[in-house]
Amino acid sequence: MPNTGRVNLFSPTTAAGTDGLDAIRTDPGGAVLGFDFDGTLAPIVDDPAAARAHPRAAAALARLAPRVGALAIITGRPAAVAVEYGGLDGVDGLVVLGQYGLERWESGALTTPEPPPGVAEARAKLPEVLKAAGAPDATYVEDKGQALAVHTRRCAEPQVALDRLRGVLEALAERTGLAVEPGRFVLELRPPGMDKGMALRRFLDETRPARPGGRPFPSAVLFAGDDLGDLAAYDAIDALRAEGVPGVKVCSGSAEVTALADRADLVVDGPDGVVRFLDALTDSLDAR
Ligand SMILES: O=P(O)(O)OC[C@H]1O[C@H](O[C@H]2O[C@H](CO)[C@@H](O)[C@H](O)[C@H]2O)[C@H](O)[C@@H](O)[C@@H]1O
Repeated sequence: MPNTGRVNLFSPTTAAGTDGLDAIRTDPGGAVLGFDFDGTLAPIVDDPAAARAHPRAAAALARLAPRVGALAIITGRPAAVAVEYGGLDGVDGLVVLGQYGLERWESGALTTPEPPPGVAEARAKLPEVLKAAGAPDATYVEDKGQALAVHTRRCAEPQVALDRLRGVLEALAERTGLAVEPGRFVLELRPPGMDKGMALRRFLDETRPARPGGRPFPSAVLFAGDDLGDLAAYDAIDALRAEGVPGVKVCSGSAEVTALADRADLVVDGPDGVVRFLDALTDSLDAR
């Protein structure tokens, strides 16, 4: 059933979500929590380069981090950009998986693969493709090294502009061996073969803390997101649940995207709601 309206921070609308939150609070040391960046920790703004995390996000993450098994940001941004825009370098133990999981940042060290040749080819062809398609002047290309994001938010009619460009960008992606990732008034050309669900699963595999008394790991998994690229992480949570791992899907709600709210266990009110959720979760762990 679709989730509508606001819910209390600890009142998931699904039984599975209630079980997932209970499992986090019962055994937080085994819990793994993942958060998207734009739209979840950072309010959406017109200029992608002007995005910054909610003023209390880094502090809320820093409070929560030592109380749980592992904490990750899983974002379409380059990892170093999310760290900078989020002020995340002071969050001890935080891992940032950037470019949908292709990059990993941890304790100031960044691992990033060579971009596939298709990215350079797409970069060279994109200006003429956009011009031929009649892209409005306000169309903005964000070059992320591993990917190219074509934004229409600043166009007079962002959805009309996006719809106009979809076909030519799909054709360019096919010619260059890239995938099209749709998002909030953006279409990204990026390397295929990785998504936020795969990134989350790999992060779980790579994070195997020694646990006293053979306690299970992960004890529970939570992911919070706002956009279509986050649905792959929701899929991963659903699959983990089917394997017996409690999970929670949190949606940072907006009027712009409804697809996540329809599948979430808990919908909060944008990045402000996410930060309040983080604080409430930490408070509840301290109150145990
Ligand atoms: O995975 P995320 O952390 O959610 O990143 C997804 C994309 O987010 C950014 O674009 C979005 O946020 C911008 C700033 O608020 C906004 O102007 C734009 O309309 C949104 O689509 C970012 O620019 C992309 O590189 C990310 O992949």
